[in-house]
Formats: sequence, structure tokens, C-alpha cells
Amino acid sequence: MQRLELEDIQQWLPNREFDQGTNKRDYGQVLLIGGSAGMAGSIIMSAEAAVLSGAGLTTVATESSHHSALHSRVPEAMALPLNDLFRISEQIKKSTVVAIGPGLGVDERAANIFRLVLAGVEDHQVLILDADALTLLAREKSKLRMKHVILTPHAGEWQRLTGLVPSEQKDKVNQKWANYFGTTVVLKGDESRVYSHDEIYLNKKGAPAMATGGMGDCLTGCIAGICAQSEDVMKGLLSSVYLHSLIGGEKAALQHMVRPIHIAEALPFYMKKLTTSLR
Ligand SMILES: NC(=O)C1=CN([C@@H]2O[C@H](COP(=O)(O)OP(=O)(O)OC[C@H]3O[C@@H](n4cnc5c(N)ncnc54)[C@H](O)[C@@H]3O)[C@@H](O)[C@H]2O)[C@@H](O)CC1
Ligand SMILES: Nc1ncnc2c1ncn2[C@@H]1O[C@H](COP(=O)(O)OP(=O)(O)O)[C@@H](O)[C@H]1O
Ligand SMILES: [Mg+2]
Repeated sequence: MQRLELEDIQQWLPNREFDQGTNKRDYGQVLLIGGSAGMAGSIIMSAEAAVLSGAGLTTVATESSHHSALHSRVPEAMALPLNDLFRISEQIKKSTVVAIGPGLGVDERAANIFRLVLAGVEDHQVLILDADALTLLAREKSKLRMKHVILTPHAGEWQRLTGLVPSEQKDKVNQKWANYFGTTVVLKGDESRVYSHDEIYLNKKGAPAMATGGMGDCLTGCIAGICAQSEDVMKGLLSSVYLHSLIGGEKAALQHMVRPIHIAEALPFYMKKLTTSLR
């Protein structure tokens, strides 16, 4: 088991300080899919984190009735209707990272979009399955064929996927299940663990002030945005998990609870501070 440390994350986070002649297309295209009726906030929080962690272009497939809410909170993001499977499928092809699940629902439409994503994502892309996409995966219990798939369950979602109740969710068996699905797994909790094929990483940062709805949705956007700019998917993933908790933990020193959107707002400042001469 390897504990995540600040010195490692400083090396792994994307650093733009010395880039020359780049444009938005050099920093990745993120597609976020979710936010069915009543759940606009989930995918808006993901979008805010993706944009503010530095994704070059962010597109959100969400209920059309949520587009104005999305644009008023995150005008940098583009929007697609959740009902338009053709446009979602076209957007998948253009994406560096696809993240699906926050607020998506688990009805027939959600299942169709989920299948479209599983069929469309290729080995050069990163796929993140969170929230309701994990429930849809649990129904099928299928192995995933793509090279870079990240699952981000909490203990309840992991139980749905594996049948393990939280007290049975121990490292050895968790890693076996991660390997079974053919994915990297971020098992979220007060301490989060990342199970890759051959290593387990422990994140000790964070605080109970982060225990509020939407905190995982924010993490999903953060992973998507950072992985979209990272050559090495695992380094992008590990630095996202650590950074999200680092910010939450530091805010918790002054606050009873921490808003997910405030973690997103802090991302560009922390990324600059941790990766450049400002540190
Ligand atoms: N503002 C919003 O629109 C929000 C939307 N959300 C969406 O709401 C949907 C349901 O999400 P839920 O996370 O409630 O998932 P689920 O309703 O799928 O799972 C919750 C179940 O897991 C169990 N469980 C065990 N350990 C847990 C743990 N550590 N944390 C949470 N539950 C645990 C709970 O007891 C409960 O039975 C998702 O689509 C999610 O993205 C939430 O993210 C909250 C905020
Ligand atoms: N007590 C805690 N200490 C540290 N981090 C926490 C704590 N409770 C929750 N978190 C973090 O908050 C996030 C919660 O994710 P999740 O349960 O998916 O929330 P949601 O679905 O409501 O967005 C995870 O990143 C988890 O690690
Ligand atoms: Mg969640």
C-alpha cells in the first residue's frame, strides 16, 4: 500500500507554467453525462470542477430544462440534451475523457445512454463511471473492455457492484473485484483507497466537513478535468483524489461544512500553488 503524499502530487499534477503555443484543444475535451429531472445540481457540480481544474473544453449532456441553470453557473461549459443519443454519440468520439453517472437515474433512457457510452469509448480515451452508472454496471456485472476505466463508488455503490457489505470491503478482496471488472477503483469514504491492477493507494486527506451531497459529483469532475490534461491517467487520477480532499480538509479547519462548489472554485489556485514557483 502506498500512501499519497504532497510531494508526489506536486510532480504529478498538470503544470502549465512553461507551455508555449498551446490552445484549449491541447488540454483535453471532457464529456459529462448526467443530471436527470431534479438532479441538475449533481452534473453542474461536476462541470464546475472539470472546467476549473483546467479541462480545455467541457460539454455536459443533461436534461434540456437544466441547460440555463448549467450556463448561469458554468458558462464555459457547452450543453447537449440528454435525449439526443445521436449527438451524445458524436460527442463521445471527440472526447478525451467521458464521465457518466451523477444524477443520471437508472431508468431505460439512462441504461440506453450507458450502453452507448460502453460501446463508444475506445482505448485512447478515459471513462469514469460514478453514481447511477455504477448501479447500471452492477445490473450487468460485466467486465469492461476499454483500457482506462475508473469506477468511483462509495461503500453502498461498491456493495451493489460486489455484494460485499461495508465490513467485508477489505483491501485484498476489493482489489480482486477491481481486477475482475478490469478497472481502477476509487473506493470513497472518510479515507479513500485507489485500487489499480498492481497497487493500492491510500488517501488520508479530507475531513467530515466534506460529508455533504454533491461532494462525490465534484470529485468526478475534478478527475475528469485533471485526467484530460494528464499524459499518465493514473497520476492524474491520484492527484485529483488527493487534491479534492486536501482542499476540503484545509477548508474544514475554518468551516463546519464545505460546499463542493467551493472546492471546485479553489482548484485553479491550488493547482497553481502546488505546481509552480509560487509554492
Ligand atoms: N444535488 C444533486 O443533484 C445531488 C444528486 N446526487 C445523486 O443522487 C443519486 C443517488 O446518489 P447516492 O449517493 O444517494 O446513492 P444511492 O442512492 O445509489 O446509494 C445510497 C445507498 O448506499 C448506502 N451507503 C453505504 N455506504 C454509503 C456511503 N459511504 N455513502 C453514501 N451511501 C452509502 C446508503 O445507505 C444507501 O442505501 C446519484 O445519481 C447522485 O449523483 C447526489 O450526488 C447528491 C447531490
Ligand atoms: N468523513 C469524511 N471524510 C473525508 N472525506 C469524506 C467524508 N465523507 C465523505 N467524504 C468524501 O466526499 C465524497 C462523497 O462522495 P459521494 O458519496 O459519491 O457523494 P455524492 O454522491 O453526494 O456526490 C467522497 O470523495 C468522499 O471521500
Ligand atoms: Mg456519489
